[in-house]
Amino acid sequence: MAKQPPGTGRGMSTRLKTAEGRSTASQRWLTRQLNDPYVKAAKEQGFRSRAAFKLLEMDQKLKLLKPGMRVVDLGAAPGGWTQVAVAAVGPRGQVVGIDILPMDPVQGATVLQGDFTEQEAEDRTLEAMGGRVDAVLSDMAPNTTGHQATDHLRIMGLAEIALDFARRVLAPGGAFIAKVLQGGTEAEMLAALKRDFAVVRHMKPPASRKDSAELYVVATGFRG
Ligand SMILES: C[S@@+](CC[C@H](N)C(=O)[O-])C[C@H]1O[C@@H](n2cnc3c(N)ncnc32)[C@H](O)[C@@H]1O
Repeated sequence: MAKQPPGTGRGMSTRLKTAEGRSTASQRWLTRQLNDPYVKAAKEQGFRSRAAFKLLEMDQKLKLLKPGMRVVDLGAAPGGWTQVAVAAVGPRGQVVGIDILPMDPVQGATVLQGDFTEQEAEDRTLEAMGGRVDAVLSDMAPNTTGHQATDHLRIMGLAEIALDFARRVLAPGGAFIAKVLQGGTEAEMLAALKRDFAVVRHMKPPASRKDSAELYVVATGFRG
């Protein structure tokens, strides 16, 4: 079983600076990577991304993924969530991951490349699944523009597309997890979720950076 990385804030930390003592954006990024226990743990445990721990932590808390389940992973690259899903559903289960970016194969999963805002990508995902699914996961996030309102709209747009898809393909009792932004889910989306699912929660797993506005909506018990 995957191990949780130890807490932050202990031990030695590295800080990269220019000769003048300031740090550039890329140095700050690299500093954060070097000091991030989740980056280290992902490398040690063979996960392709630190993001894998976000799904692991949510799943450990809610026990969402079970052996034999059929799972779709939207915005799957580089593949951390796909790896976690494959391990959880086991050989009797099925996992299809799709991303707009190319992604290396993950053993035990079907990996597709496509823009999920386009119907064709959705059709190919459905074809690969071959029927109804038990969980739709979406960690989709567009490249940030730096303009807060635009970024908010774009990420929520992807979450809505994921929810539309989930409502069409989930089997009764199915689960939906999607990345949203703090401030929670828009009223209209929340109303749709509450109508179609027995339980709707928001979660900020410990692996999600505190300074990020990212949050996950977790809806279970699809009414079908
Ligand atoms: C935070 S990353 C996902 C990380 C992944 N869950 C993991 O564990 O490795 C977000 C992903 O969403 C993908 N994405 C963004 N827009 C998309 C779209 N329209 N269709 C498919 N994937 C998209 C990005 O290419 C990116 O790989």
